[in-house]
Amino acid sequence: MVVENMRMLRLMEENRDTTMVDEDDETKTIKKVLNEGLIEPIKLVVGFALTSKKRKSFLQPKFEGLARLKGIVFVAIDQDKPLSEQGPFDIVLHKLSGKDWQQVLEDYRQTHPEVTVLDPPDAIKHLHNRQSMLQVVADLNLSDTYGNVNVPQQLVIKKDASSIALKVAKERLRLPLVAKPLVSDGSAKSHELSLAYDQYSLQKLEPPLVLQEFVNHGGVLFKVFIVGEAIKVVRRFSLPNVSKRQLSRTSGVYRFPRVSCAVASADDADLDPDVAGKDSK
Ligand SMILES: Nc1ncnc2c1ncn2[C@@H]1O[C@H](COP(=O)(O)OP(=O)(O)OP(=O)(O)O)[C@@H](O)[C@H]1O
Ligand SMILES: O=P(O)(O)O[C@H]1[C@H](O)[C@@H](O)[C@H](OP(=O)(O)O)[C@@H](OP(=O)(O)O)[C@H]1O
Repeated sequence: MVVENMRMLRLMEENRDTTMVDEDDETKTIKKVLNEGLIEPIKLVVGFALTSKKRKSFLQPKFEGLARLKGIVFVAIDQDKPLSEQGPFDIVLHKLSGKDWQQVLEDYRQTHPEVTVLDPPDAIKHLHNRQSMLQVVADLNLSDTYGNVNVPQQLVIKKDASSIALKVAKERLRLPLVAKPLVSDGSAKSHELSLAYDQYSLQKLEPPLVLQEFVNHGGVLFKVFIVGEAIKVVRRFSLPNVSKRQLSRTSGVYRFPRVSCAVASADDADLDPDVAGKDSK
C-alpha cells in the first residue's frame, strides 16, 4: 500500500507543471497521509487532456490531493502518443479544441466503450460557437413559464465590419451592444468582449462575432453550476447598468475584462436585495 502510494505520489509529481509546486500546509498534510498509507486505494483513474492554462486553474494540487483521498487519481494524457496506448483510464477528461483532437476522441470512444469520455465531442460542439450556444436556450422557450428566462436579442456578423451598422438598424437592435467573438474555444481571444455605444463605432468591431443587446441587470449575476444532481449557485459582480443619460453621452467601443470570473465573487457582498431587478433604461 505504502509503495503504491509512493508510486502515485511520484506520478502526481511528474504530471504537475513546475509552475504549480507552491505547497501549502494542506498539500503537505495530504502528502503525509499518502505516505502513511491512510487513504483509499485507487478506485478511478482520470486521464486528462487540458491546456496548460486550464491545468493550472482546474487541477490545483489541493484538488488533486483531495481527489486522491477519495481514491481518484489524475494522469496527464500525452497528446504525442496514441491514446489507446495510454492508461488504462476510467474517465477521459478533456477541454481541447480542434478537429484532430475530436477525431482522436471519437476513435477512442469506438474502441474503448468502457471509458467515460467527458464530454463526447458531439455533445459539446454547440458550445464552441456563441450562436449555437444560446440557440439551445432560445429553443427551450422558457419565457413566461414557471420562471422567466429570456435570451437577449442578438445578431451574428460573420464578416464585413462596414455592414454592421446597416444590419443592426435592419434588425432594430437597441444600443449599446455587447460584441462577443463568435468562436468560444477557451482561448484568451474568445473571452475578449466589448461594448459599442453608438452606430458609427460599430464598424470598428472585428467579425466574426455575435452582437447582443446590453441587458441591464444591476451589476450582479448568478452563475449556476450543475453536475448530475448537484447544483451550485454563485453570485458574481458584473457590468453596471447603462442609463439612457449615459448612453446619450457616450460613444465608441470599450473593451471590458473578465468581469464575472471567480475573483469577482459577490457571495459575501452586502447588496440591496432589489438590485438585480432594477432597470434604469
Ligand atoms: N447581453 C448582455 N448584457 C449585459 N451584460 C452582458 C451581456 N452579455 C454578457 N454580459 C456581461 O459580460 C460578461 C461575460 O459574458 P459571457 O458570459 O457571454 O462571456 P464569457 O467569456 O463566456 O464569460 P465567462 O468566462 O464568465 O463564462 C457577463 O458576466 C456579463 O457581465
Ligand atoms: O470561473 P468561472 O466563473 O466558472 O468561469 C469560467 C468560464 O465560464 C469558462 O468559460 C473558462 O474556461 P475557458 O477559458 O476554457 O472557456 C474558465 O476559465 P479558467 O478555467 O481558466 O478559470 C472560467 O473563466
